[in-house]
Amino acid sequence: MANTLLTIQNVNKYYGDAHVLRDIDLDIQSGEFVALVGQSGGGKSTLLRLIAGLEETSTGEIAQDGHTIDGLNVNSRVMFQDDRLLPWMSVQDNLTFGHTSDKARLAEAQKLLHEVELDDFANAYPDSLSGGQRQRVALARALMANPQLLLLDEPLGALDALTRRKMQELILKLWQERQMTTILVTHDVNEAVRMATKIYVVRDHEIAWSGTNNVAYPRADEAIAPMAGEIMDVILDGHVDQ
Ligand SMILES: Nc1ncnc2c1ncn2[C@@H]1O[C@H](COP(=O)(O)OP(=O)(O)OP(=O)(O)O)[C@@H](O)[C@H]1O
Repeated sequence: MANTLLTIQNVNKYYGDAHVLRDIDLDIQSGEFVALVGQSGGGKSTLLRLIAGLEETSTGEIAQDGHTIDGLNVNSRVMFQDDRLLPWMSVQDNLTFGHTSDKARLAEAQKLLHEVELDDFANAYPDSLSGGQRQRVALARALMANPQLLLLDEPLGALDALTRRKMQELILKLWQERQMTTILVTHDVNEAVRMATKIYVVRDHEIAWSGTNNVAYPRADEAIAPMAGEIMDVILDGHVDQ
């Protein structure tokens, strides 16, 4: 039976007078692949930042594995749209943070670079890589130390369509192999339905809809179309057309 990893209870977030998250209540199970979708400004990234402990809730509580998140959530890693690689460090050093004499860390970095198909780029510098390669390095870096929770904040938004599809497949492969709980924020409804086992629509600062997707991977376009259509109705109209 699945265990609950993350409990989000009655969470509200204000920026001044702006109420950007209202009474969010949700449980995320261990090993789930969750997608948060919805119109821009709805509060998806804010929710992700609260889970990462990069910001504090105004009211309510978020707990991971029974522990309230208070300060940086050290059992999670975040990957953003911009890769945030350190330009003065090689790819390998970006993963090990320069601790190349730490044999275990170096071995983990090399293993991850192999998994993201960048074995030959360990000594390259970020500026010499393509956008897709840089995001693969960022993904490998996020997986160093095997985080319990992987938080993806629109990480594929700046990639071309083909590279984006390949990255989706790579993330799914690593998620399946490592069984890490993953939360993806995305504008792309098809991406959400293609990848996630559980999808939440954030609309007007609330959870407006949730659905479970148990279709086997890889998911063909025809297999994702019905749920994607339903979600688009919720995002645009706030209700499902009958
Ligand atoms: N640090 C901040 N200070 C003030 N307002 C903020 C701050 N961060 C976010 N907001 C506001 O909170 C609201 C929610 O923003 P958030 O980035 O969470 O939305 P989102 O659904 O992720 O949007 P997008 O898909 O465009 O990233 C927006 O109105 C935004 O302007």
